[in-house]
Amino acid sequence: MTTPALLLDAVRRSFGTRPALDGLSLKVDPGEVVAMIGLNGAGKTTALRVLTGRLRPASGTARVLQRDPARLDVATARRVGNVVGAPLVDPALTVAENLRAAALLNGVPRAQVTAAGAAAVGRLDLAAWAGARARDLSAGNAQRLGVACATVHDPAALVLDEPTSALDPRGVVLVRELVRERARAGAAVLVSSHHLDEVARVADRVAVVHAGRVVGELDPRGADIERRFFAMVLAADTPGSGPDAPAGAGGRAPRGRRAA
Ligand SMILES: Nc1ncnc2c1ncn2[C@@H]1O[C@H](COP(=O)(O)OP(=O)(O)OP(=O)(O)O)[C@@H](O)[C@H]1O
Repeated sequence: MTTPALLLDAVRRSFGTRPALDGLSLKVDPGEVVAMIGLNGAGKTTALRVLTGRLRPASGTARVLQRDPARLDVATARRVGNVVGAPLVDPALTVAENLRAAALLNGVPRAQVTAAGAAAVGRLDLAAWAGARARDLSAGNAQRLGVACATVHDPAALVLDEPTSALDPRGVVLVRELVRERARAGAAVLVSSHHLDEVARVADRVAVVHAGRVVGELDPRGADIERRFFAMVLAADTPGSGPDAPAGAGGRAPRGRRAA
């Protein structure tokens, strides 16, 4: 059995009395792209914050490359990339300088830093902006730079929160190709998105998050993912229905442990 590279198991976390994560369970194997979709406030970003060590769960388990994400050793941290919240970019540095800094911070050998930066610029089509300061970039190019910095070191685990929200159609395609390329190289990728058509193109599995839990999975290859998504959310809100109930609506229950 494959050991998951990214794991959330029965994770609970509240803000005040309001539960944001209510027993959320999810896993991503090496070489796999899993997308999280859900309504506003469903818990996607909170789950990704737990997975990247920004937030401690009240209970349950989070693992990144088999380690506690809140206590990652440097060697493991350098095998992970993420854009969750504000990207790790210095607004006063240029695009090329930011990529160089990200490569060095993430342990890319000095002799390979220039090539890694150039490859990242190429992947995100940022050549025209390589000498521009990050603070002067448009929203879409700033988002491209954030993704470029998070992937310049070819991470084995990649976590992206709505990485295409500000992108033009070309940028969306570039991020999709980057994500698929990372997965082909064996990386585990977890991405949240509101763009259901895009999710259907990029993901191997689609986890539907609702009220702080994964309430089921959708097959990204099936037709009309939007209709199946709403059917699954509605079923989760209907008393007496559980994670298995939406199967007739084109979904399937999540693999592994059932959300509590
Ligand atoms: N720092 C915080 N303080 C208080 N409540 C929070 C905080 N962060 C998140 N929440 C609450 O937790 C719940 C889940 O929020 P979260 O941001 O994870 O949802 P989401 O699925 O990412 O939503 P969206 O699609 O709108 O980005 C919401 O009810 C939100 O208001």
